[in-house]
Amino acid sequence: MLDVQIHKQFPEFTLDIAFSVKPGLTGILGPSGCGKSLTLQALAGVLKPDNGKIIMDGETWYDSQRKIHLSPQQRQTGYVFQSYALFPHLTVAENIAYGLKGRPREEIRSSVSDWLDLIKLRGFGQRYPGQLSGGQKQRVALARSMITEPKLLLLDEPFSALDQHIRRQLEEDMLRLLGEHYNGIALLVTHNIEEAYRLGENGMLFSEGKVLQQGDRSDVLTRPKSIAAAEILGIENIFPSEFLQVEAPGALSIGEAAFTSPKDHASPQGIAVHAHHLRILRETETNLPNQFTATVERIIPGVRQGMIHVTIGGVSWRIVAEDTSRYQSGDTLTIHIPQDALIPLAP
Ligand SMILES: Nc1ncnc2c1ncn2[C@@H]1O[C@H](COP(=O)(O)OP(=O)(O)OP(=O)(O)O)[C@@H](O)[C@H]1O
Repeated sequence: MLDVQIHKQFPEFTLDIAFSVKPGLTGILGPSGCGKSLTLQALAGVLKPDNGKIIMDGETWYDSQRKIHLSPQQRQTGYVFQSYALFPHLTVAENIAYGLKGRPREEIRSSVSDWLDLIKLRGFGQRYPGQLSGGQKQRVALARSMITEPKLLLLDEPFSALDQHIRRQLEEDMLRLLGEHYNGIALLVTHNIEEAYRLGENGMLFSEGKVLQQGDRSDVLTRPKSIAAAEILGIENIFPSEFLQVEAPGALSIGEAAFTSPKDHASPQGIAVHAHHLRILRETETNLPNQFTATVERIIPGVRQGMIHVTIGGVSWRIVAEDTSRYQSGDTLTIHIPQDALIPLAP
């Protein structure tokens, strides 16, 4: 278990972070400049907070009151960055072995050989980082950080410099390596919600130096609790309070469209609805609750799926559609919005 509560004041930014995470991988999402990298730096011990605590498995890494601040070497975290922070003048094998200094020679040789196999780079041990592709460099960086069996693995956008195909491959390799060879806590900073979902059992949302929401990935990454969280997740339909009229428990209007909503919604300050939860009905399907007439405003085609902008009850909505070529602006559609798709938000 990692318990973090840290505060650091910069001239123009306040970092005020508190969270607890369990072993396994937690994906951290948040807009640019919200304090994700600073948080990882504080955990690694390269940035000293002004006050707070960092407790890893009962061991105090930082405690401002007790004046404890373990050095990066004492914490022995693994750290993988977006840019390949390998030592260019060391071979791949020497890079991987870096954290094992002082161990018996034979143990180092055999451990490095195992890791070269695990990252599918057998035969590459004597090459230099400059002779590797981006994906290969990141696999070496991962091996270098995991070989010491750190309690905490910090992954700061490790895929972002890679193209789509290599990125998916490296993600799969990382899932396999973490699943089979790692029992500690891993924190993965990413801008990609799908990546956070695929890789992490848990999720955390950061905004303006604070943790907005944390917990199980399907709650955090699909059921935001606030408007700010819904925006970070890129939920396509977000309606703040000025669009809403809550008539009674289980009945609310968005614009002029009257919805049946879950009865336990305690007067929401906003509503979010994923665009893929709206369904375009065929003519034969009728009389469902929360069924509305919509007018198509705009069509944005896509490779796998496109987006249709429609007006429902005087308000603009977005709908995911597999085949946008079937629609054109001005069309009238019948749309079903299941009541469970309405996510209540705090401000
Ligand atoms: N050493 C520093 N001194 C002062 N301000 C800093 C320092 N390092 C970062 N900041 C500021 O703190 C804020 C958070 O930075 P941080 O690098 O943690 O963002 P981030 O969430 O990792 O962003 P990105 O996703 O763009 O990498 C930014 O506004 C940044 O300009």
